[in-house]
Amino acid sequence: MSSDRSAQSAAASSAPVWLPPRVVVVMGVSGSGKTTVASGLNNLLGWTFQEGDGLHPPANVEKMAAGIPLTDEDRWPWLDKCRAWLDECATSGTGCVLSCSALKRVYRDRLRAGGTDIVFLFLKVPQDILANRMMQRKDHYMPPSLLGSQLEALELPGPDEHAIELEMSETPAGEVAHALEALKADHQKSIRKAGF
Ligand SMILES: Nc1ncnc2c1ncn2[C@@H]1O[C@H](COP(=O)(O)OP(=O)(O)O)[C@@H](O)[C@H]1O
Ligand SMILES: O=C(O)[C@H](O)[C@@H](O)[C@H](O)[C@H](O)COP(=O)(O)O
Repeated sequence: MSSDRSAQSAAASSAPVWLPPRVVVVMGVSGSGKTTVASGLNNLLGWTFQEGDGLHPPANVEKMAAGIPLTDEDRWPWLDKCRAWLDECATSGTGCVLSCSALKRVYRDRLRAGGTDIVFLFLKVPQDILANRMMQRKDHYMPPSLLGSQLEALELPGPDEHAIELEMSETPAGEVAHALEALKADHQKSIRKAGF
């Protein structure tokens, strides 16, 4: 069985899973599958889920809906809200997962500014697939015309960031299973690093 197939059947079982609580951000451009993966992890792990889009001020949503890319200035207040949510989860010890584009390094630094150890799950998807997904998605304010600016803004996470690039799957369930496997592997790595 391919790793993708076995991952899919793992997710298909949808049995609740236990992992030590972590603060997770699912990142990537529009259409990369952030909401799919973050809500899927929420279903499997029971961790608190926040849709990053839900924290955008209405003016940002109106701008994107009008086909105008956001600027850094537009994004700072939104990122601060995201950070406050992440820090609150870290303080309460709740496992949590936020879907948030976090396109640039400075944006991720802003999310980390409160000192919370955030695991970023990065969804890297080829442009043609992204364009197709955005065109198929009818009930969303984000127009496919903004894909180019999203990809231009994207800065790949560096090796010094706590970021994991997920293996792409052809199905949403497969993608969620890859995310779960990545978090499990990250946990094992942290145990080894701590010398246990
Ligand atoms: N691995 C996948 N395979 C096929 N379709 C997917 C996959 N992940 C997400 N999708 C679909 O692509 C679209 C965009 O996904 P979504 O989770 O809304 O992305 P984002 O939150 O990053 O904009 C949705 O219609 C979703 O069902
Ligand atoms: O930083 C940004 O420009 C936005 O956060 C953007 O990346 C995000 O993708 C939109 O809010 C659309 O929402 P979806 O990501 O759900 O398509």
